[in-house]
Amino acid sequence: MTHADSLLRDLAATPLPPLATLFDDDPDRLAQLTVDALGIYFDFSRLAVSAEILAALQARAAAADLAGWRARLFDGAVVNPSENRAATHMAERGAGAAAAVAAADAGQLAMRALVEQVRAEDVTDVLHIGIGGSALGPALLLDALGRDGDGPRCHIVANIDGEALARALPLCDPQRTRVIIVSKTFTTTETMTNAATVMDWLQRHGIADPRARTIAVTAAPEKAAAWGAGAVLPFAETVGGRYSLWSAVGLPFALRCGWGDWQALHDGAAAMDAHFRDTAMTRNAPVLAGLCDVWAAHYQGQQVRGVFAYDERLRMLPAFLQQLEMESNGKRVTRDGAPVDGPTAAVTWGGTGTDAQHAVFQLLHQGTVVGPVEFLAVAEPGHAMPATHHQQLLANCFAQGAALMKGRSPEAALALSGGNARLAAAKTFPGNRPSATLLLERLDPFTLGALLAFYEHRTFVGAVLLGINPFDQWGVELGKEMASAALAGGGDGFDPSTNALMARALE
Ligand SMILES: O=P(O)(O)OC[C@H]1O[C@H](O)[C@H](O)[C@@H](O)[C@@H]1O
Repeated sequence: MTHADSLLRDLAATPLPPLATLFDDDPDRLAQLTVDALGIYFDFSRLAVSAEILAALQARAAAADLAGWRARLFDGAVVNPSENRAATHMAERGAGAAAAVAAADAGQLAMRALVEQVRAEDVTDVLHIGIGGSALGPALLLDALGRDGDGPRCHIVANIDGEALARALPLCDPQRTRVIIVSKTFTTTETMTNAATVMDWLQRHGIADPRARTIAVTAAPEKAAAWGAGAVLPFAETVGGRYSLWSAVGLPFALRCGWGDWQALHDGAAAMDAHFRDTAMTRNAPVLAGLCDVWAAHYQGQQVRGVFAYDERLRMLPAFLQQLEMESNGKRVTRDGAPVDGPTAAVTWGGTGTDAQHAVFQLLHQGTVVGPVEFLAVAEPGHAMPATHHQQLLANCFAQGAALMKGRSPEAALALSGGNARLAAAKTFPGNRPSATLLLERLDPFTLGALLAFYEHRTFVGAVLLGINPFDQWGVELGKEMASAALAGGGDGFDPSTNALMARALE
């Protein structure tokens, strides 16, 4: 245990003054805990950290060699030891070792040619078949910025549940639909099964060689070629699925919105890469956010982190971040194989404001589960509806963070309750509940790129402090193996509960 680690444990065992007191006692607090960069105002000042805690977290980061690990990430050194790999997603936006950047550039060039070709063809719909990291990023991009795109409509099909295809296929004209099959491994059963079903559908509609009309996006191009894909856009094995939207995995967004928007998305991410690499640790948005994440989850034992986007365009962000944060940092051993010495990633959950206020915020304000809440808002509306919509939206967003912090004292509640103590108890808010707010000037491709790269780096910072590997995901494998065994008839490898379920409903 390092000195910084034991100091942080001591600090976590000591009650922190209320947030309001922290603001009163430190006139610099707002300036220290806010960062204005790349069109995003990051406000971490209502998180439950003091200047002393922050300094100890910075010392903890230094002891964990954050600067060294960051350099290793940028240099293309092995940062994923269990797979003996680098993590080169940043090469897709121009940062990293020369060989990785050159390979990514070649991939982008091939993608651009295909984008321009398909956008010039009479294609009305694109079916994007992929799951997990091969679906969530592109789905978020399309949902956020695709409404006004001038390219084909794009439909993302992920689930093996036939319902997903049953909904998507009727929306597509088989003669004028392009199919993209996205799978890093090109073996994922959901994706391969959905692809096969779509090939049958095309054939039934008179397309003689449907596979020749597909575009495969994969890190296993030889498998895609053997399968018979018409075109193959490869990306590097060192690009993890949940970090892959910058590669040709993001193809449907480029098809829908065009190469200019695709480039701007990358420019925003590249600008955030530079911010993460070059800005002092104390003014560095992903570093500050990652330190506060570790403080809450690891030291304070807060095992949930809520993300609420006060913008319909970002409604898919919680789902995207669930994979990014939980698949990256939901680990129980360090990169050296030792058990972790405390909690790692919190459970990421969330929703959209203001909807969520009317559904789950009761628990945030008065429930017994406490964890940091992150609000996102965009200053400029993305629509031309009457201005009152956006004003109300933003006012609600800012007020929720204020209310979480302020609360309502028992005395104030009693005054509101006509002296009825039982009612006053129900109307009391403990307050002092932590939140962060990210305020975007506008939601354009550049800012979205910067935002998503911010979350990637923040996740990396947390992993470095905890000593875990954020780039592998062995925890998803056992369930896949057992699903195959269940499909093959089970044998005697299952427990009585599973055997009974299979006997009831699995032929
Ligand atoms: O892109 P694929 O190889 O088809 O993998 C799709 C997804 O499935 C896996 O099970 C992993 O948990 C994800 O990280 C991955 O993104």
